[in-house]
Amino acid sequence: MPAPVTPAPWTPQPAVQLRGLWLRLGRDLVLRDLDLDVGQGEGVALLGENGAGKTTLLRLLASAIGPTRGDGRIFGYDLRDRRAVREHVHLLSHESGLYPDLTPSENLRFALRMHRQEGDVPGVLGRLHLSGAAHKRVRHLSAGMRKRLALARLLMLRRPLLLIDEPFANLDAAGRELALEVLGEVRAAGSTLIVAAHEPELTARVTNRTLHLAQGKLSETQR
Ligand SMILES: Nc1ncnc2c1ncn2[C@@H]1O[C@H](COP(=O)(O)OP(=O)(O)OP(=O)(O)O)[C@@H](O)[C@H]1O
Repeated sequence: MPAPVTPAPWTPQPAVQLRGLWLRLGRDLVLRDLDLDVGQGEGVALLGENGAGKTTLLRLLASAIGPTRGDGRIFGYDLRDRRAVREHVHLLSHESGLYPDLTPSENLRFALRMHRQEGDVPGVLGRLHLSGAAHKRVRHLSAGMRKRLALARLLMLRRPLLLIDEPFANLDAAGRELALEVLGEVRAAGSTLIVAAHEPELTARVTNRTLHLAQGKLSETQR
């Protein structure tokens, strides 16, 4: 049985609720009047061309940037309440957020300490086929190995809302299968997933809804 999601804010609140949300970056209106409801435990594929605003929307849901106008809630917490939002959300981004001078083991142990959690670091590194690289500095890992380490951290921390930017980029065929396994497992354990990617056929395997972002507007394709 997969371990339960921690912490467990199992309230009736939706995981994500956006109402009339706008975001301006510089001169660009990147997100325009978005309304969105994502229920707890859902899996959402977020598709769109390069520059459509997928990464920006994920960063906004992680409270890394604030909306220009409108209302956004994560498990009922206002997006502007960064501390509360960050307790519930994990963002797997292009930048990965890993410490390049630490080893994979040190990165994972540090993440556990930051979240006041315990976890099986050698076990999760083994799952992601990183045992042989556990003592190298992250800066000396390949891009695909860094992506697998970011997935190991996501698997270990098990936040209730996972915002995942291009999980399949830089991964070989076996790595993609491993990423699908990790995403399927965290979703089965109760996490809500929003996955931005350019591989609709892969994201469909771990999600139940498809959203498209174009010209700053969201639309949903029925499956
Ligand atoms: N800090 C910023 N300041 C100004 N404009 C920005 C900033 N960050 C992103 N943008 C702009 O916002 C738009 C959306 O970018 P974003 O990275 O969210 O797209 P994306 O859908 O994730 O693209 P990709 O598929 O290429 O990763 C782009 O026009 C980009 O130039």
